[in-house]
Amino acid sequence: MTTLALTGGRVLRPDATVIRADVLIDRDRGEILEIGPDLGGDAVETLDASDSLVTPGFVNGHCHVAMSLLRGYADDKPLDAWLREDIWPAEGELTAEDVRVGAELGLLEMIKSGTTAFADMYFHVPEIAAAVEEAGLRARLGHGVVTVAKDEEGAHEDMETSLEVAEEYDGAADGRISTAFMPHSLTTVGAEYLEEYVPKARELGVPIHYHANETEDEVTPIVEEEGVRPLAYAAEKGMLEAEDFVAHGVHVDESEIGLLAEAGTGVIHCPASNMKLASGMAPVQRMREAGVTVGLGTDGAASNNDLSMLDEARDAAMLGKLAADDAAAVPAEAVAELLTAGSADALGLESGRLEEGAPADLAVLDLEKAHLTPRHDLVSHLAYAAAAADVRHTICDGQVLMRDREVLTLEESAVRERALEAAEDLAARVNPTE
Ligand SMILES: CSC[C@H]1O[C@@H](n2cnc3c(O)ncnc32)[C@H](O)[C@@H]1O
Ligand SMILES: [Zn+2]
Repeated sequence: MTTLALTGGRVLRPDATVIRADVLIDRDRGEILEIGPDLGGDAVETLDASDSLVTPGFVNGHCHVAMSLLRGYADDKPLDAWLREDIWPAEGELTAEDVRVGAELGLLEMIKSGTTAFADMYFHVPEIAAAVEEAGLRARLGHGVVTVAKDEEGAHEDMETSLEVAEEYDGAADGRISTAFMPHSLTTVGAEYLEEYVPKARELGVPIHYHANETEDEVTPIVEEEGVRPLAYAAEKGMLEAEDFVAHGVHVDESEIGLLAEAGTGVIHCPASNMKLASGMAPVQRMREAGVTVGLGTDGAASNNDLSMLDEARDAAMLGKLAADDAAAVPAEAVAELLTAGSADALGLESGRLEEGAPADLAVLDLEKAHLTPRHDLVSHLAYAAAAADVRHTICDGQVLMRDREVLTLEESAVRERALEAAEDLAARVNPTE
């Protein structure tokens, strides 16, 4: 057995307490062996965690990682106009190679900001899976389907692709990749397609992930045409099961919160994207009080505009208080959970907790910073003060992905250069005269 020890750190436990301890990892099995004093002695490899906080690696519960290539491409519009006028035309020009390059850029940013697992909805999934395999993260991947504005044949093809991808890539990258069936949303996929393909996804045994109740514009047509709220409609279509998880859940009423809690369906809160697109404020405190599993996600870098889960954590705390009109809402301990175990549970991953036998997915944050001084409460720092650049080491599945801010699995400058070039070419293809 080859072991890795993180020594001298302060370790965030699942009950939101912090203890001084070492962490011993079985690199071959990718598991935490032990958490306790003086475990560094016989380890094959050691990582210094002194003056550092050792936390579970952050779990980004909803992303479109390749959209990193579209960061700053179109800002300051609401969701519908942003997608239709800017994003979808640009995505129409994206090649498989662009998606690979954009995914590598996003994965680089994730590693540098302590994220070890994420859920992703996009197209050209084989390229994203290859990038994940290379970068060393854990991911639940899926092909996003939109049927509106497609003819019947095109819509069926897209649905079939989502099923095929879910089947083919489940368990890839030595089990680090799992999959889901991913209809884009309840308004962009026709009812007849959901009725035909949701049962097929169930047969495959993969979860279903989709955008839900992100804006009022997504709620009204369903209420008008179907006579029920969107999540009741989703339940009718068989898309509200314990293994499923939805992104956003901004405009949910009490009946829908009840449905989510009863079904065990997870909600991934994306506060930065919701604020930037002015979509609204998700009732995170109310959902948590009702027993809904809530996680945290960045959404894509084009609506965020970064992939830092620590930024997202602070946004969730701040927006949660504003939404509830209560400074006690979404406190630091809740944010620590959203960032780690909350997202992991929603995605059906075992990670998100530092305990013996858990997957060895960790982030180590350097506390020797002015903005992290003094150290009254390290959970408070995690929620309110820490930033991506404080992440010192990132470990996933027992492998060191970043050591002392040097990313070991991707070549940072080459990834950035390829992304700069691909983004420039893309913009020239979309707007040839500019
Ligand atoms: C069909 S693949 C996924 C699809 O989703 C688009 N997208 C990115 N951000 C959002 C968002 O906040 N709400 C809805 N859809 C979003 C992305 O551009 C892809 O086209
Ligand atoms: Zn999204």
